[in-house]
Amino acid sequence: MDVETRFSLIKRNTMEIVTEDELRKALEEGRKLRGYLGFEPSGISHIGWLIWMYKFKDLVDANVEMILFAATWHAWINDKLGGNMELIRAAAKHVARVLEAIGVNMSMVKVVYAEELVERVEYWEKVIRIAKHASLSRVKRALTIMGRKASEGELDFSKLIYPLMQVADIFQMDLDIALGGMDQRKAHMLARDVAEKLGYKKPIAIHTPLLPSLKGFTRMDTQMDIDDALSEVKMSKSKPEEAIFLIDDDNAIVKKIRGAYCPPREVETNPVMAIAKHIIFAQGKKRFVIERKPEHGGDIEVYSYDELENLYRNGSIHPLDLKNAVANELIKIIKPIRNLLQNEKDLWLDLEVISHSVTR
Ligand SMILES: Nc1ncnc2c1ncn2[C@@H]1O[C@H](COP(=O)(O)OP(=O)(O)OP(=O)(O)O)[C@@H](O)[C@H]1O
Ligand SMILES: N[C@@H](Cc1ccc(O)cc1)C(=O)O
Repeated sequence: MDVETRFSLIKRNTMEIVTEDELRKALEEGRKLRGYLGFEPSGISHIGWLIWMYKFKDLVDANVEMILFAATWHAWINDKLGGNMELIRAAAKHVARVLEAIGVNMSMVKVVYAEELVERVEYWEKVIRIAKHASLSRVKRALTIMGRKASEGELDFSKLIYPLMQVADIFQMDLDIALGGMDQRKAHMLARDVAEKLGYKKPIAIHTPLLPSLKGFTRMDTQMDIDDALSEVKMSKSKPEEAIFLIDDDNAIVKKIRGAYCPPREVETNPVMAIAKHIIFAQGKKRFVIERKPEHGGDIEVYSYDELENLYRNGSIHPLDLKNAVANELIKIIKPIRNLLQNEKDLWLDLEVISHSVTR
């Protein structure tokens, strides 16, 4: 694969790359690049996570050495799964299996648990060094990376150590690329700012879009601080009725999509259109059929998200027909993932316990 092909594969369906020039240069140098995605093992994966998972796959396919980082200590600090470390560790296991199910070549991926990092003294040295270069107000503002507001930093002091740890993770693993949803931006920017001062590699940050919850959002919400607004409206496992999980059965998927916010002709605030854009068409063009009775105009076939968006905006597609088509496609995507997880008895039992133990 030449540099341009690798670059466009990495770039597709991202919100931003900080910076594109740095990425292109790094690819041109021809050395092996190492990237990572960190997640809190704190519940069952939902379809919002598919967005970074597809990007993870693109990076592996573009020959980047990817690490899947299970941020167990971070989830514990963030009060996930009632602070039960055993459950947190168990919740990490299924994520690698989901990546496998969507076609990631896992023999090329390294899975690292936070335990491996925190047992080393140099890790804590990095945390302190980073703290020396970050003001308290900047660390507080960065709490959105853990789905909290700046004011929640007072809950207990460990919460303020979390952003410093996330930056230390990047340096400790000597990464060239940090991947995450847009809500992870503040950690990556802090890492970039302190890297030079501390003599570490300045990571290239790749940010993917955030999928809104099925409830959608009104334009009013966007009056808030942008990072607070994003974390408020994003699909989240702590709001199970507004999320679709990768273990949901076909009926649950149809029921949830049927109940989703889906204003006619409106695209920006519409979670059903967001699913079409960021999940169904994430990997490029494909055949997408909107089935309709002949008396309603008959079936419509589109091959790209842009075609779908044009038709929806001009009122050619009714919200219910869109919902049915999106539900059908989601079922096709989720079924093989669910089957793979269900076939592993112990894993499936753990997932059932975990889904009842989500605390936030
Ligand atoms: N709704 C979403 N859409 C797209 N990406 C998401 C969404 N929610 C989380 N992510 C991304 O998933 C990765 C792992 O996030 P994390 O482990 O913190 O999940 P989370 O933010 O706690 O999710 P949740 O809100 O579901 O508990 C991050 O890079 C984050 O940006
Ligand atoms: N802050 C991330 C999880 C994470 C933790 C540590 C990391 O190094 C990376 C990512 C999230 O909530 O989504």
